[in-house]
Amino acid sequence: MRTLNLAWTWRSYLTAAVNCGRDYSPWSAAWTALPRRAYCVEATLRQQMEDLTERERRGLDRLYQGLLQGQRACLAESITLVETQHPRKKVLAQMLLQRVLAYRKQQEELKGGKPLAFRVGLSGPPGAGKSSFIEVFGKMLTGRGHRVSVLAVDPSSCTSGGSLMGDKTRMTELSRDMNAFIRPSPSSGTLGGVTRTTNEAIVLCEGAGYDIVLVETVGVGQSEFAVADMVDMFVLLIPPAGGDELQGIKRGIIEMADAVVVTKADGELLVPARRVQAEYTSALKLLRKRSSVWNPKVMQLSSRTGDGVSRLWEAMRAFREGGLASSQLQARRRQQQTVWMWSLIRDSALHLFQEHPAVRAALPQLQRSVSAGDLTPGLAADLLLKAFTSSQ
Ligand SMILES: Nc1nc2c(ncn2[C@@H]2O[C@H](COP(=O)(O)OP(=O)(O)OP(=O)(O)O)[C@@H](O)[C@H]2O)c(=O)[nH]1
Repeated sequence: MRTLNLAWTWRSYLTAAVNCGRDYSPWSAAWTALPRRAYCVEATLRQQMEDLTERERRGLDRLYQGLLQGQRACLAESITLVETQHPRKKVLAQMLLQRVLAYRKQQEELKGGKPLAFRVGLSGPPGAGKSSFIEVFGKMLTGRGHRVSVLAVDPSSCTSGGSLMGDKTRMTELSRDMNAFIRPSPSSGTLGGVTRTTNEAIVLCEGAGYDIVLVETVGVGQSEFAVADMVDMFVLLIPPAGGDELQGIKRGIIEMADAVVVTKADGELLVPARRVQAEYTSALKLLRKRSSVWNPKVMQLSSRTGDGVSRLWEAMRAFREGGLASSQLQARRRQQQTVWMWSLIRDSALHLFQEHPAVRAALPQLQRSVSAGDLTPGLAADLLLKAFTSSQ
């Protein structure tokens, strides 16, 4: 039974959100020494709280308590809230997240600073066997007492509204498992937006007590890099068929992989699977090591027969234990938090810039001149930035 912090009030949310463990109450010494910027954080949070209507406050309380009790419906509703484009709901989503984040931090401190959940990214080309693997792997994990959530990042659903990862019902057995939670990719928005909401959905899943979070993506565009930046361990799934050397998998993404898994190693595909495994083993030897405590592994498995699935889990556990013992895993998470913040800033700054009336007015003419070769891109960019900054 998980400990529920039912006595948590909005006041403690505010304090926990800002304090990060120190006493910043207005009468404390730390408060007086607090930089002005931090005071603004407090003021902003206080203002947001005061602005809540009674209905909003009750709604957020219900979601928060339901989430902590591990109710799947509340988790689903909370993720929908962070995915919303509605400006008011966006504020509510951030308040909920801040509260869950503070709760998570408190729980982590009780566990000696150990992260509550293990985040694993799974990427691979369409048809690599990702969903079949997650089905078998997820069932194995829930069978061993874990609670597993599966989030998806599908870049095709962002650009075309179509879906590379398939609209078919995936992972049917796992989706019926009470200890599993499966969330498809948001079906609209930019990759940046989807990345943001997936990062936030991970926090919510952890708050809801899922100790293993799997983030699945298809190996297209930049989505793999985005997912590699939000997980503790990044695993590349490669099908044995194809024959082309390394099957055109981007070199950059192989460098990000903590493990490469050759799927469908059964029946007639066993021999090609061994060949692909050997190819990747040699390729990885040539790459720069990402960690001083871990050598990326190349393994093979079959979701059909189950061979190799628990071997992979043993390797994942070894990766996690090594990362925690050396503090590299915690360091990676800290760095990811900053990367995430900067990517949010980039997205918002670009949006502000593109929507600025002076930029919108000047853009079409300048863009035409640049494509016609009459104006250098550098000068056009300078003019647009000037239009933006001079009318702030
Ligand atoms: N022989 C064999 N076939 C497999 C195995 N795993 C998956 N397949 C087959 O490979 C095909 C693709 O599997 P999926 O699990 O749907 O692959 P995916 O990567 O999730 O594909 P998308 O949903 O398109 O992204 C299906 O026809 C599966 O039956 C396996 O372990 N062995």
